Amino acid sequence: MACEIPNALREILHLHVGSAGIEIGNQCWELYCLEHNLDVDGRIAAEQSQDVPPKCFFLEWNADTRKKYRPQALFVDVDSSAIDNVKTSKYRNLYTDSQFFTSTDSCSLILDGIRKQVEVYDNFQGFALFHSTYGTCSSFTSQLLKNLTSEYSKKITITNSVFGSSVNASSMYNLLKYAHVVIPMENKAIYSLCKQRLDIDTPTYSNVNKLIAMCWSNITCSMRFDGYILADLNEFQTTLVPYPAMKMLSSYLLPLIPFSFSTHTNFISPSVYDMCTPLFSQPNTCFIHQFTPYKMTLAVNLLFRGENIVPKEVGQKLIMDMKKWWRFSDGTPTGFRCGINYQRTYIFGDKSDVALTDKQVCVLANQTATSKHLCETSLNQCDKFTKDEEEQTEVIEAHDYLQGLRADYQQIETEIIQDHELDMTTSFVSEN
Ligand SMILES: Nc1nc2c(ncn2[C@@H]2O[C@H](COP(=O)(O)OP(=O)(O)OP(=O)(O)O)[C@@H](O)[C@H]2O)c(=O)[nH]1
Repeated sequence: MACEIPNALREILHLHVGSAGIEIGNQCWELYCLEHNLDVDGRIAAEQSQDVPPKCFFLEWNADTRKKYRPQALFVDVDSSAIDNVKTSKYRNLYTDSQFFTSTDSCSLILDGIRKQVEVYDNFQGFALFHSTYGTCSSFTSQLLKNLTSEYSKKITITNSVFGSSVNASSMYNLLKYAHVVIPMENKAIYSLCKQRLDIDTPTYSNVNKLIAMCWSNITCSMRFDGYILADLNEFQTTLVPYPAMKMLSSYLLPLIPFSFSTHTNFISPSVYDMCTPLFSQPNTCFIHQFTPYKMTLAVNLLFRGENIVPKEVGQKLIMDMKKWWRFSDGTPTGFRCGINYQRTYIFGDKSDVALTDKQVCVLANQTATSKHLCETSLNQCDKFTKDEEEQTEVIEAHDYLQGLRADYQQIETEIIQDHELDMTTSFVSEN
């Protein structure tokens, strides 16, 4: 059933913190502008009627005689280099100066900025926080999350959390404590995906950030355009997070066809089944490292997008084959959902690493193995021997929490393996 709140009224404030959060944010807004037919300065690019005015992520305002749309976003960093990149980018006129903050000394300045944004909203749903789990801004991000939870206790916070070479265990702990839904993006896994699927020998942050933006564009597609599943921020929590502590969602995006395969006259049109096959038969489809062919799962949403998707193609055979590899815990009520959004797909024009296809599938899955892996990565970096007593107490708390969470995931995983009598030594195989 379609969401009852009109698309135009669902406001979500994006907070882009630290270099990773800002650079990824800049890519996301560029893609959103392309998708909503907006020019680099936020004006409607061509005079054509739009089915859905870009209001849910953009704020409408009048400049001269033509309407302009401004991203509902704030950018925060300790230094100005990433912010300067946005301010000198092609899309610099999309924003105003009041959207940028170059100090993280105190949260009060940014909280004031947030209040000013939120007070004009009609149906404010919550926050999308883009950040990294490491770096100078990570303790500021923890503070910010804590403040958002106390001041906006009824609103949802969903995060796009970059896992780079290191993880700060305390910031991971605070992230899991205060955010409602966490979508981790692991740089190492996305590098493999770039190398193995897109023929990029030495991927850079730019390649990674564009892929994350494409994934996020699919995740938010039904919020921005009329869609049937995940059209509302609350739905992420109600359908994908069966237990409040188990809030990490792995993301997948397909098809990933190198840009060099593009045809100049048309888009590539794989069948729905061919597009989805790598999800269950091949590695390097996920934005987090995958270690097992079987995916022990608490909940999955398959988000199909594109103009040429025939519902019956998303049918019995595909679902049956997927369910051989995606195994569910008997105790979770949410399970498996599919939705089609008929909004066309977009790429970053000539600078895209990915060829244009007429359809895409993005998967959000609450999986035990990947969440356990992230707990372990953070636990490995728990340094309990800091001198500062307050810091030490928090690290010990973080350590205990992450250890408990890892054990909970392990227990669910063991139950699924036993209930389904799975042979975990099986390698990836294509099923006919
Ligand atoms: N995907 C991605 N990761 C990034 C990017 N920039 C930095 N990172 C990763 O993010 C982590 C550091 O976080 P940043 O967001 O740079 O942190 P910061 O608070 O701005 O502070 P610095 O420590 O000064 O960089 C490192 O693990 C990097 O690998 C980026 O543009 N894209």
